[in-house]
Amino acid sequence: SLARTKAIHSHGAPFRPEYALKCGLEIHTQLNTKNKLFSQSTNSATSLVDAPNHHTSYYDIALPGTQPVLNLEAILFAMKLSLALGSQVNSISQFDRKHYFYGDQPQGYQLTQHYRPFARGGKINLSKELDDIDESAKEIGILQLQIEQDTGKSHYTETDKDVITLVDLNRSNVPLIELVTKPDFSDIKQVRAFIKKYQNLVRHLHISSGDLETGAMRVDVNLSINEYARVELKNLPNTSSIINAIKYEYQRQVELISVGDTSSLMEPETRGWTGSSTVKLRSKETTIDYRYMPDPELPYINLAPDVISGVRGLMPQLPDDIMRILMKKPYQLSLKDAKILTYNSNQNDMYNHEALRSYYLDTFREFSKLAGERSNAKLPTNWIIHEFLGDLNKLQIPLAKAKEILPPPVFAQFLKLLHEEVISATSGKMLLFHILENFEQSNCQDLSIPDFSKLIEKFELHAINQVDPQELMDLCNDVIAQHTDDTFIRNLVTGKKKSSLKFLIGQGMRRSQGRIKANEFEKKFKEILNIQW
Ligand SMILES: Nc1ncnc2c1ncn2[C@@H]1O[C@H](COP(=O)(O)OP(=O)(O)OP(=O)(O)O)[C@@H](O)[C@H]1O
Ligand SMILES: [Mg+2]
Ligand SMILES: [Mg+2]
Repeated sequence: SLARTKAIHSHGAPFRPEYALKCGLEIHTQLNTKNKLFSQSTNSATSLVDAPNHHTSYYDIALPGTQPVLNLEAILFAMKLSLALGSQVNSISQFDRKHYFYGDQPQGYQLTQHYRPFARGGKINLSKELDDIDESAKEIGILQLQIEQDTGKSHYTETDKDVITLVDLNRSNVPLIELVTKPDFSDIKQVRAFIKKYQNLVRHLHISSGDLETGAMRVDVNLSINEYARVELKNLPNTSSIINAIKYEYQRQVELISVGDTSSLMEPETRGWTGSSTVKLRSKETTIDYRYMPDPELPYINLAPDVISGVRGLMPQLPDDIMRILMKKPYQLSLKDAKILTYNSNQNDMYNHEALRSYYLDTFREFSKLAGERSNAKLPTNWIIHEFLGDLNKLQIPLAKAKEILPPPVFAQFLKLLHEEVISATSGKMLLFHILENFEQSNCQDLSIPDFSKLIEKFELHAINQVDPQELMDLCNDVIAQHTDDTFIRNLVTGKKKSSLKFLIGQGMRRSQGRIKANEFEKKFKEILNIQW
């Protein structure tokens, strides 16, 4: 088996059409509600560093006699997610007890929605255009969404004599949504794209951090090949584990099938991921009987129709729609740039995608007003998404702060200077960086809006449209003097090497710090060297 492990890794995992892969996902997502699902404790999902058992109430630690009280914010969050996925929200849903015994589960059961889930149906559409999958479009259906409680956490520490289990109940009773997809995935790219998209959706809706690393989002993979029984893969802490576990398990099953050793694939089993291989955790015979039963203490969730339509009215525009708008006229962003404005890398991102997008859109609008309808759409894109964002990153200035000295109308003024070639791009970069650096050095205290014309004057940044002929001549001669190498100049004069001319022009522009444009240098160099081509 060790030999086989090695073979799988050295060969990677080629997918073979005669072994059709079928995958379905179960995704648990912690909701970042203020309080826990059935108690008033603060929700530890929203704070990362905490003393153990700090966010706990009598209910969370399951003291006898305590009773659950449903947190309505969790219902609101679940409803937003259901609507965003196009799922049918059930007007009546109910909580059931799922019984099993474990130290981090002091109630002896978990409250979940087994018989009557919160919502059914819905889908996520993947496309080649937006999600980098192989097919032009792929629909992943959703079976259901259910609300449930998270469990506590067990920590195992080894001493000289024993292994000690410590129980932390901060996570106990944190609200979760379990999303169950149909087994619609037929390759890994689709799985990767779905997880990304779903993760971005929960962040977009502000209902979860969506982070895999902290366990705020946890993915179980169900996988089968050619109608053999499904294997469920658990303990997949991040995207690469998910992908590698699928590759490994696919390859393992393909090898069993290809040698006719399929007895182990007749019954479903659950396997864990060790980091390099999957190992059997339990088979169907040892499946836990959870003895599901409706919780007798909690009433049904009975939603009035106007509640659902009311929440529908609160829904924000969804990421795919935003992406499509950004990629069309007048913005015409590339997929990559549109994603920068639509996808959050995480919730505490200094450059939160939403804030950046509205900054971009506002600036774009202001700039169009200043520069007219035929203004260059590339300017706001390049200068905000690339230059400005790059500067903020370098200087570690949060967007919210930078916005105070460069509000959209002011940034639009700056773009207009570039558009009208009052300053060159090189000068623009210097100017922008200077403004932000000064602001950062004043500890983000200097909230005065920059006076561009003063700064342009001060740093002599005016693009020289009326080039001083003497200065140009001197610069060109200087550059040539540094490259008097015979062949270099001869090649130039005979027109053998056009790239040499480009090189000289580049040198000249550098010396003039971009104030004199390339075509001026080109003319002058040709004139001095008597080049005709
Ligand atoms: N033949 C199959 N191949 C791959 N995946 C499958 C197949 N049949 C079902 N699935 C997937 O298995 C998952 C079943 O999840 P579900 O939550 O309904 O049940 P479960 O895994 O038995 O329960 P639990 O929540 O206790 O893990 C779904 O994601 C579904 O798409
Ligand atoms: Mg499940
Ligand atoms: Mg499962």
